Amino acid sequence: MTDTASQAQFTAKTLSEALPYIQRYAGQTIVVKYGGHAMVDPALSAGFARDVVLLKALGIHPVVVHGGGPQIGNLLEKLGITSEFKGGLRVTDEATMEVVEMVLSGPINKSIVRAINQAGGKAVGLSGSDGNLIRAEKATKTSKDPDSHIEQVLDLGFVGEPSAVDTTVLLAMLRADANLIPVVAPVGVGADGARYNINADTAAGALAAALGASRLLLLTDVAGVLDKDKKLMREIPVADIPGLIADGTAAGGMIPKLETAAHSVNHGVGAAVILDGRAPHALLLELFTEHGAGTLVS
Ligand SMILES: Nc1ncnc2c1ncn2[C@@H]1O[C@H](COP(=O)(O)OP(=O)(O)O)[C@@H](O)[C@H]1O
Ligand SMILES: CC(=O)N[C@@H](CCC(=O)OP(=O)(O)O)C(=O)O
Repeated sequence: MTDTASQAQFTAKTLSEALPYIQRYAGQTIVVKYGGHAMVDPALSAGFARDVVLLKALGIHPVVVHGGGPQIGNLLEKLGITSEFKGGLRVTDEATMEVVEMVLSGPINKSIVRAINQAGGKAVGLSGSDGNLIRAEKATKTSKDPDSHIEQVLDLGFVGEPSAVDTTVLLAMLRADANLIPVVAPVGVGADGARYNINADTAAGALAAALGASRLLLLTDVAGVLDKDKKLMREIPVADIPGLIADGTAAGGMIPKLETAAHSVNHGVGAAVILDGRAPHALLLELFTEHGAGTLVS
């Protein structure tokens, strides 16, 4: 066989092997969180957009929720606004909130929408404020003082936690006759109309639970959750998550990922996976092959 013929044979075999997975997910909703770190390489971003369009073409309903933490950080720095994180969440005052909404609902959201449309899909960008998609309330987080071990309440400003999700707008977009791909920026709206900065993983988990998604895929810039010896943890039972956070195995940005994975699985999502968005076609590998990459939370 020539190289070309064997390559074609391999492609056909791969497609054929994907059939049971395609059948399993057809008609299901998959929420994909696209992290700010995972979107820095233009070739990877184009590949991601193509993969999302492929899912849609196979009769699966992808809903993209994006982050943009590094991009928000860059603009804040240019503007001379200092920013700090507590427990993986950005402390958000009014000036920071202005930049967060500008970056997330502006260039980031639109560049993902354009990339998906460029790949032949029909993406529509919206934020958690549109159609009251994500109602939020001020986040109430606590942390333990490392010296005194006393639990302290953190004031994170306009950081929000989802309090209710109204899926009307998403369900309208996912109807077969609309065939749209929603791309959601994680800015929620409070009961008083105030806007809230929601961690994108948390927003994705809330949408996955409200939509009864079969998978929540969190694409990030590490292979998955690493243990104390920096080895990839292939599977984590939900019950182990509080311990991993408490003993410091999971820190920073990994905390909201694991918390949202636990929340979504406890609220009916089939499984959550934290996986490496830097790997080409991470989505396809996870969904359509036996060798799911990353860390499975179930
Ligand atoms: N146990 C862990 N395993 C893997 N990454 C971890 C762990 N604990 C903390 N992290 C950090 O979490 C980061 C991923 O979160 P984050 O920076 O918020 O990514 P994203 O922008 O994709 O949401 C990793 O790059 C790593 O620095
Ligand atoms: C409250 C909070 O921390 N909000 C995040 C929202 C963006 C985000 O989550 O982006 P990544 O997924 O790329 O980290 C922030 O301000 O950075």
